[in-house]
Amino acid sequence: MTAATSLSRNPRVRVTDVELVARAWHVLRRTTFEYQHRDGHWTTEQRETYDRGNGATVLLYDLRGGTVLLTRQFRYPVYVNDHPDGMFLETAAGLLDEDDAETAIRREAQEETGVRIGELQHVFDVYTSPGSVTERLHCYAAPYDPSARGEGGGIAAEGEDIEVVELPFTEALRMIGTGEIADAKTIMLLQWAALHGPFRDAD
Ligand SMILES: Nc1nc2c(ncn2[C@@H]2O[C@H](COP(=O)(O)OP(=O)(O)O[C@H]3O[C@H](CO)[C@@H](O)[C@H](O)[C@@H]3O)[C@@H](O)[C@H]2O)c(=O)[nH]1
Ligand SMILES: [Mg+2]
Repeated sequence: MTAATSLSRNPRVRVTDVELVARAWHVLRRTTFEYQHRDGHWTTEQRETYDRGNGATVLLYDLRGGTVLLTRQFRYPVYVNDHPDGMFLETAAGLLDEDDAETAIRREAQEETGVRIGELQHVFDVYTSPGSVTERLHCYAAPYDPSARGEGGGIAAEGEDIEVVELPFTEALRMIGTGEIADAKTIMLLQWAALHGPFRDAD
């Protein structure tokens, strides 16, 4: 279960049943709850939630070179939903597993991009798909040194095959407009970097 807090903290919500629908790679539950509408009347609702735990992601940037370091890998869920080839460009990311978010993102950045993160800035936490997926994604930014980067590539034994892609920051922003970058967390972090983050003063 993802929840770390009690489900009775909102007096307008009374959970009456939680049914396990499927426990496979991730967990699908169907929850029945009574919900009090704004006008005061109560109805009974059911919602399915897809629980795959929480995740963390990091925007790796090099201000001197004006670049960001992204990953490209095949993502079947986007391929099956009309992405041209499923080869998806994203900030390094991963599930927390048993770790706290900071530990997890340091581990994932190293595995996926070969970058050993030093200074790490927490940017925001977001719910990625609030109508159906429980995941809360912890978003970070960190500088990287292009000359001190290991190999990355992900864990082959887990079926990962991750290409590390270094892009000029301006090019990455342009690729949001063309649809070449279409991943929500990546778009949010790139736009944050332009508005409030490390590239806010760049031309
Ligand atoms: N066998 C099997 N492997 C799976 C399945 N689903 C995922 N995997 C594997 O599980 C591993 C998960 O790798 P992580 O790096 O921990 O996670 P991620 O897939 O990069 O990212 C997840 O977290 C991100 C941040 O929260 C999310 O953005 C992303 O959608 C995903 O949930 C990958 O090797 C992936 O191929 C599955 O159904 N079956
Ligand atoms: Mg990953």
